[in-house]
Amino acid sequence: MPALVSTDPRPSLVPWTEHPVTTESLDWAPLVIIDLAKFDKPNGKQELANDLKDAVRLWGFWTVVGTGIAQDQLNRQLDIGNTFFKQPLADKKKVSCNFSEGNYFGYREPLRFIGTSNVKENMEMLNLPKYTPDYESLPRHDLVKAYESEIQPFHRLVWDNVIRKLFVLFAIILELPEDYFVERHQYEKPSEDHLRYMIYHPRPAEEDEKIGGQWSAGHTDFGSLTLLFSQSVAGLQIRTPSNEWKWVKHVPGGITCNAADTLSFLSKGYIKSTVHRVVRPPADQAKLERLGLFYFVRPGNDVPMVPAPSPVLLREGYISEEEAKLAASEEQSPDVVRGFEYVRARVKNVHTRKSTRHPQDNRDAEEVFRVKNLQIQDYYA
Ligand SMILES: O=C(O)CCC(=O)C(=O)O
Ligand SMILES: [Fe+2]
Repeated sequence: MPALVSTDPRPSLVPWTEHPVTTESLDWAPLVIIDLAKFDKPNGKQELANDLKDAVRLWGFWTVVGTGIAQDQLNRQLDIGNTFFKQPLADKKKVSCNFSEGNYFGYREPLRFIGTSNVKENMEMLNLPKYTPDYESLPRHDLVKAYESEIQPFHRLVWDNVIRKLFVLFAIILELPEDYFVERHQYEKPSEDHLRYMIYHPRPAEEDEKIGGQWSAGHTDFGSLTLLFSQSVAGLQIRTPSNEWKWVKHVPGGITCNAADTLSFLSKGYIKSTVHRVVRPPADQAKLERLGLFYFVRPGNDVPMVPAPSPVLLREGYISEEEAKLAASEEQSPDVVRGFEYVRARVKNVHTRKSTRHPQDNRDAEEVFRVKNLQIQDYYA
């Protein structure tokens, strides 16, 4: 007789159902599509590097397809994320981000108000560190432990199938040894990398009006690279090279990728850390929950934030011969800023603010964030 009751001892998952795409024609960003299925074909890497070159230098955003990550695997991750957020707050808070240390691992509760308004943040997230011996002793939620046999291989698969390949392409673009960036972002070595489940809860229109429809203020990401598994609810916008906001379009099965601050440091700004934000979705999607799955790639904890000795950077004037020599000597210096120091300082700076920025609050538009010699424009206005 077939069993009527599931014998799976794990808590059952609340399935996530993908919403239909918007029927509105929005001003979409023309993002290049990189088909990673070509990567291992003869001359494939070179062709892809060529296709990616302008995207990394000018746009900082692109989409990858052909990742070899099956839709079923992705759906399971979305189901796990959906189930996690539906748990009681007390359970979610059992492992929380410790922002006083710039530690982003764990659950982040939406607590802050937008500017001086009475409107609160509308997103929650859960960040899971890598499954390597360095993070074995960190606390994890019961649900995450229960589904570890699926989360762990997925975490690693994203790195192997997508991240490693993108780092090879960046090295080819910059005429560096192919493993230059891979070495600085290895899965096995300690870093602040995390897989993220994130959900935005829709706001009533009158609340959104008070805060200019902003769901996440304009910002650059803190690490090296961000992967966003493409989702059907529009909301993400990027600032184009001509400083216009354009929407990111859903590419089923694709991953929207963007370069972030530390990769920009390692390339002296050649690879662009692009400003982006999240806004209230178009009318036909504005009442939907928006669940996202991400992988945030951070530099290795010990990786010095110095420009790569790239012939392209020298030729195109991003670095001088002297700077290249200085960078080589700084690599070993105890004073040089390394991956962990930068990322922790940035997380702490952003997430210990009492409120998030209001879009009309231009007060701090020119503010910069600094760690020793490194600085980036803080675009939270
Ligand atoms: O939700 C999104 O589409 C983007 C979120 C984002 O930019 C971030 O979490 O850094
Ligand atoms: Fe972001």
